[in-house]
Parts: sequence; C-alpha cells; structure tokens
Amino acid sequence: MSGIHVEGLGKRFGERTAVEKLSFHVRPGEVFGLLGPNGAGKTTTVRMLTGLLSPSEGEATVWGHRVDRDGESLRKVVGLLTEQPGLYDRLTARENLRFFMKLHELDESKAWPRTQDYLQRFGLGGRESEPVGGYSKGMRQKLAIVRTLVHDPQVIFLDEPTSGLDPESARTVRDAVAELASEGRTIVLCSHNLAEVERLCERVAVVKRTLLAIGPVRELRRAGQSLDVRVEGEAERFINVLSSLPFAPNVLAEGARLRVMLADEANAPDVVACLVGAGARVHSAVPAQRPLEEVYLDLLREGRG
Ligand SMILES: Nc1ncnc2c1ncn2[C@@H]1O[C@H](COP(=O)(O)OP(=O)(O)OP(=O)(O)O)[C@@H](O)[C@H]1O
Repeated sequence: MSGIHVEGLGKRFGERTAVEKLSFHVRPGEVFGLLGPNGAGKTTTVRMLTGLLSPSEGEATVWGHRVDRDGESLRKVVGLLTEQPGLYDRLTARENLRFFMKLHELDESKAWPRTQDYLQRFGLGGRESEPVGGYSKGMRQKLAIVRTLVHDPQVIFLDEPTSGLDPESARTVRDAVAELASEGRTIVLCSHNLAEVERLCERVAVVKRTLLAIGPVRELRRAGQSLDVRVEGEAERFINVLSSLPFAPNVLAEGARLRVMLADEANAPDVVACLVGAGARVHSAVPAQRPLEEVYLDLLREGRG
C-alpha cells in the first residue's frame, strides 16, 4: 500500500493531548501540506509517522509500513528534515553525508553517485570537501535536504524547509521539492509560509490538535466564495439593488468593480441578471478565490476552543 494512511491517530503526553483523532490520506507523488499554528501537533504527527514516537491511539501506515510496529522498515522508506538540520560543523559535507550513509547501512558506492547528483542540482557541487561550519545558512539547509535523501526514501517529511533562506535559495529548495514529487515521491510539507504552501501543495490539512479542514488548496480557497464583477461607470450605484436580493449578499464597490460575497456559488447568475436588470453594462463576472492565508485564519478562528 503506497502513500500515507492515517486513521484516528492520537498522542498524549501525560495530561496533555497533542494530537487527537487525526485521519487523512496522502497519495503517492503528492505534495501534501500540513498546516497549523505553533503547538498544533504537526511535529508530533510527523514524529509518529516517521517512527520516532509511538501513537497513543489510532493507526497509520506509511508506504505499507505500520508506524507502531514496523520501525526498522519504516525508516528505510522515510526521509525527515527537521527544523534543526543536525549537521556536524567540523566535518566536511562529504563526511557528513558518508556518516548518514553508514547510519543507514548503505553501500556507499551506490549511494554516493546519487547523492552527488543532488549536490549538483542544489548548487553544492564542488563544495563537498569544505567543512560545513563554513557553509552559509542556505547551503546548510540544502545539504540537510540532501542528507534526508541519501537512502533514496519514497516519503519525505519536510519541516519548514525554506525558513531563514534568501529568496533565491528558497526557490532552489522549492524547485527541488517539486522535482522530488515529480519522481513519484510523496512529500509532506510543514510550513508557516502559506504562499509557499499554495505554490507547492495540491492538498493541505489544517490541524489544531485535531483536523480542522482538509482538501485541495483550490477548493479550500473557493469556500465562502465571492464574485468579482466589472461594470461600466461607478459600481457603487448598484450596491443597494444587489443587497436587496433574496440571499442578501455583502457587496463592496471600488471604482468600476464590485465584490459580491456569496454563500452559494449557484447564486452567481442571479447577481449578473440583477445587475443587467438594473441597467448595468457588465464587462466581466469572475469567481474570486480568497487567499489561502485568509481561509486558514478563518479556520483557526472557527476551530478555537
Ligand atoms: N515530548 C513532549 N513532551 C510533552 N509535551 C510535548 C512533547 N512534544 C510536544 N509536546 C506538546 O505537544 C503539543 C504539540 O507540539 P508540536 O511540537 O507537535 O506542535 P507543532 O505544531 O509542531 O508546533 P510548531 O509549529 O511550533 O513547531 C504542544 O503543546 C507541545 O508542548
């Protein structure tokens, strides 16, 4: 069974419940975003899914390996980039990578060419013999990602992979993430950078101890949709007629544009018909997606308590 299957997963630390009744699936080759505020249980979830913590309840399989009992085989198929890169400053990049190859009991003659290919792609080619202590933050992060790939894992968990990177390095890392997914690997991305999540992830789960929402980014952004309408002349004069529609939408006007908030997208044609009936010349009417950040903050507000 490929991909990730999580069913009713939970973790308690003494009196504190860090994760509760979490269920979701991640498909092979998918980049899946795990979002949530500080302390929401993302790291705890990732630690359970990589075999570092045992769940208090529920079940999960990662690429067919049960997280609660197949620890050894699980570690062969998962790669984990934690917030702290965990590299040895006094060792060179090559020595660091060799060390992790040994930990994974890999045949270095096979693992090294593949690893070197990633070093090249990440712009670290030719710097392998330098001590990591002299690397910039971006170089360290990229090396840390290469380190998570030494054993050619099918599933990769990335915790804040671009935090602290300059825009150019962040972009290299993002391109690399997309490329890893295109190779058929499954990627779980924990990030507070919603623009990055929007760019990379097909689907996201928003968690706060438990699951608040899950779905394709596009669909989440469509929830509570609004319609952007461009009319001829000042749009303000149509506010009253639209507000008196039976479903009483909230309407904002700015110049020739109207933003009409709709609870149900099926009402969009009624809005256009009403405007035309009131004498408006409608140039365009397009559904507007809300920024993921707005959707996310609303979900957290609703899920409070
Ligand atoms: N080993 C532990 N012992 C006790 N409590 C813990 C332990 N690990 C995590 N917790 C608690 O579990 C909750 C979830 O923490 P977790 O680190 O999983 O959140 P997070 O979503 O990763 O947060 P952040 O975005 O800040 O990294 C927090 O209340 C945290 O204090």
